[in-house]
Amino acid sequence: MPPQVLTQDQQAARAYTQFRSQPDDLAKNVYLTALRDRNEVLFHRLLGDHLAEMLPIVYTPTVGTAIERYSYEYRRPRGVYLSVDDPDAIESSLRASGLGADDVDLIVATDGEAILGIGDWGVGGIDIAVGKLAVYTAAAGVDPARTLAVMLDVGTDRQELLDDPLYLGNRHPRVDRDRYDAFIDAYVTAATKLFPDALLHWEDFGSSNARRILDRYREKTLTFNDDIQGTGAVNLAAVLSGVRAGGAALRDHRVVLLGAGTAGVGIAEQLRDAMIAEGLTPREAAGRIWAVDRHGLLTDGQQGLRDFQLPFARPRAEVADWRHDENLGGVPLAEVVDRVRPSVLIGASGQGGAFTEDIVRSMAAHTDRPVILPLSNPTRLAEAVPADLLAWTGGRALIATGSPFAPVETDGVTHHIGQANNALVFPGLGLGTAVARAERITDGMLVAAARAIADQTDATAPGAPILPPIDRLRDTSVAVAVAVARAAVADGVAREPVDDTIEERVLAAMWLPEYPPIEAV
Ligand SMILES: NC(=O)c1ccc[n+]([C@@H]2O[C@H](COP(=O)([O-])OP(=O)(O)OC[C@H]3O[C@@H](n4cnc5c(N)ncnc54)[C@H](O)[C@@H]3O)[C@@H](O)[C@H]2O)c1
Ligand SMILES: O=C(O)C[C@H](O)C(=O)O
Ligand SMILES: [Mg+2]
Repeated sequence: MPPQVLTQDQQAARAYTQFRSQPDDLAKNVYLTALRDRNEVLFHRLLGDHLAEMLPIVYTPTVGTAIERYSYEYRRPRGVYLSVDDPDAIESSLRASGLGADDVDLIVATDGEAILGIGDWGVGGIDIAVGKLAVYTAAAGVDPARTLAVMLDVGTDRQELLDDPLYLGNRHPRVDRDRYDAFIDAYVTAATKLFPDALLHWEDFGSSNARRILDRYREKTLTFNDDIQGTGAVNLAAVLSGVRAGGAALRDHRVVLLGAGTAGVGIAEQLRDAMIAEGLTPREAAGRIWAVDRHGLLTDGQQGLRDFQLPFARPRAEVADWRHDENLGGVPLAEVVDRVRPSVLIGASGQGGAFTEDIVRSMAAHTDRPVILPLSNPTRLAEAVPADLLAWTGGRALIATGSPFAPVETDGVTHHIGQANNALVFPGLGLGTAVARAERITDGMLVAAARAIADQTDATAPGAPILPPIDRLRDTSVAVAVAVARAAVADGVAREPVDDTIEERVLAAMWLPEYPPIEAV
């Protein structure tokens, strides 16, 4: 070893310079990954100090590129790789982490089928689990030593990966449903047996699997689907904050949603439930939401509707004289917007540019402060970019996006763009759940998270974002954790009492990136 010992401050300054000297975002991601492998404390110190700059590197959008390049940029594994071809090894692989029953608070698992909006990337999907864990720690101080990333490798349907000699995952197509379900069940059984207090977080599963898994386990285990529930909650927060700035109650809004998949229907459900809480009947509340998918507006009797979409299918009679597009097989988004005159427009379709100028201008002609949320990730898949939305609406749009966007200047006002990313939800949700030792994640906990986030902003000032900024992510996560812990008690799922000291307890539970004292022996 060289003789000088530097302080953590000095090490962080050096690492930051090295980070800045990397030629592009992927190289920065590779640099930070290597730093994390070498010195996890320093990695988190750096990430915490430069959150707004580095989150887009370790997380969305660059994590998408890292996943696509996984088998090329691979240096060493991180996480636990479970194979559908070797289910007997599930338990021993989880045990190989060296962690005992009381040592794990959180496991983030993916099967890599629906990564962000970029689809099936097989084993490379592990990087989204690893990225989410970085956010849990950076945002909410979840102790990284008490977490696991898990890759559930069930094969891939991406031929390019199957043909690639460097591909590191199972080299066969995704397995059929029976084998898949048995494998998932074996994972849940082993994980809950070995780590009974861990929250099982599911990330980026294909839409039908995401739903089935959540429905199967949510009443039995401590479990959470980020794309359905986390996304639903952050969008509820964005809509609550946006409609508050616009002045009308949520129940009086009309919502059009493009992309009725995992995220889209998760959002629709939470908006519907929030409208019910404001006094609408379930039917009235669902009646305020128009969901458009790849074959146009969801309508009764449409071919190929998926179970979870059914509650949002519109009556056929309503659209009898609306323009149908034969090629599409239904009523297109533009027609829906013209007819419905929505005040809220949400995109979770993975279709970059789908909110065209005509569509946005049509919406903006009928509403004072249109709330527009192009949520799709990564950046190139956003349904519209903030600069265009502000130009097309004369600066009136209240916007939040899934990927980060720089502020936009229009007519002398600087518009800060909130990031409607579930990163505002899951870290605080995980922390609050651990502090309250909640046995389940309830709908009440998700609504509490959404309200806590909405309360962190005041979007009435010109140019103010409708969601709290990323550089305040830690404060936001504390507020979410406190609200979630209280809701866990209210819903009867907390095993720890929660009283006035809850905020102190949440703060005290947060891990900090400090070197432990080392004594010579
Ligand atoms: N901001 C966030 O926090 C957040 C969270 C989750 C997902 N997302 C993003 O949302 C997008 C969708 O993710 P998902 O997990 O719901 O995927 P998904 O595959 O479950 O859903 C996408 C849906 O869009 C539909 N679709 C495809 N082409 C379409 C078209 N041309 N017009 C209308 N609908 C179309 C599909 O049929 C599907 O139902 C992704 O880009 C993802 O990154 C963002
Ligand atoms: O990962 C993200 O950035 C958000 C979300 O979970 C997604 O799948 O896009
Ligand atoms: Mg996701």
